[in-house]
Amino acid sequence: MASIELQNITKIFRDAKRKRDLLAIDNVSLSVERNEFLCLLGSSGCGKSTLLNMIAGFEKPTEGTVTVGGKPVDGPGADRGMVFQQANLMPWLPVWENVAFHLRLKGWRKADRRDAAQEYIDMVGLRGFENHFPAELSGGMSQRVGIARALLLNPQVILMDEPFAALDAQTKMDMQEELVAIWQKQRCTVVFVTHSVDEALVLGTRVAVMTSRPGRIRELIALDLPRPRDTTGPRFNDHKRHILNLIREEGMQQRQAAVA
Ligand SMILES: Nc1ncnc2c1ncn2[C@@H]1O[C@H](COP(=O)(O)OP(=O)(O)OP(=O)(O)O)[C@@H](O)[C@H]1O
Repeated sequence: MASIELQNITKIFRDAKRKRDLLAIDNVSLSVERNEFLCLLGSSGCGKSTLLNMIAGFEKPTEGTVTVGGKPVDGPGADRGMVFQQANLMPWLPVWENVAFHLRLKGWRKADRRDAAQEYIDMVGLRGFENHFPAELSGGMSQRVGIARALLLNPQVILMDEPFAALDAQTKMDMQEELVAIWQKQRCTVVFVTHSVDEALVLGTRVAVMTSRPGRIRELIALDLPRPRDTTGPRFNDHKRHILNLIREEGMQQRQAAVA
C-alpha cells in the first residue's frame, strides 16, 4: 500500500478581495510509496506548499481525496510530522521542552518528556544544547530542533516545507546530509518542498516537477543515483540539465500566457 495517495486533487482559493477564484492545484494524482523521499519542485507560487498542506491536513482539497496509510486525511494528525521554513520555536522553553512539546500537550510527566526528547536531540546533533533557549541558537540549530520535534512522535510521514531555505550554503549541505542519514535510520516517508534543483537531486528518491500555476505534475523523475550524491558527476548533471529545461519551458509558457 502506498504511504500517501493523492487522487484527482483540485484546490481553488476564493480571493474575496478581488472577488474571483484562484485555481492553485489542477487535478493532481500522485502515489508516494513507503520510505520514499519525494521532492516537490517548482517555481514560486506553483502550489507546492498548498499540496503539502493538504497532505498535512491544514488545507482541504476542493475536489479529490488524500489518504495517508490508507486513511482519508481530514485534519492534522500524529501520523504526519511537519517541518516549516522557520522552526517556530517557543522562545520561553528550552530546547528539550520544544522538542517534547507534543508530549506536554498529551499530559506526559516532565521526567518522561525529558527522557523521550533526548533520543531525538542526539539524532539531530544537539547533545549539550538541551537547556539552551531558542534565542541562543543559530538558524541551523533551530531547524534541528524543528526536525527533532517532528520526529518525536515517530510519524509515518515527515512533511518538510523548504526547511533549509534560510540557511547558509555550508549549513544547508550539512543539514541535507544529516536529514538523509535520519531518513535512512527512521525508515519514514518524506515529502520535501523545494525550489532548488540541486537540493531535490541531492535528497530525493524521486522528484515531482510541477508546472507553473495552476499546479500540476509536469514530470516524475526517479533518481537512481548512489548516495552520497556526487553533485559534479555526469548522471547528476544529466538530471539537472533535464529538470532545468523543464523549468525553463514552464517559465516561457507562463510568460506567453501573460502576454496573450
Ligand atoms: N490561503 C490562501 N488564500 C488564497 N490564495 C492562496 C492561499 N494559499 C496560497 N494561495 C495562492 O495559491 C498559489 C499557490 O501558493 P503556494 O504557497 O502553494 O505556492 P508555492 O509553490 O509553495 O510558492 P513558494 O515557493 O513561493 O512558497 C499562489 O498563487 C498563492 O497566492
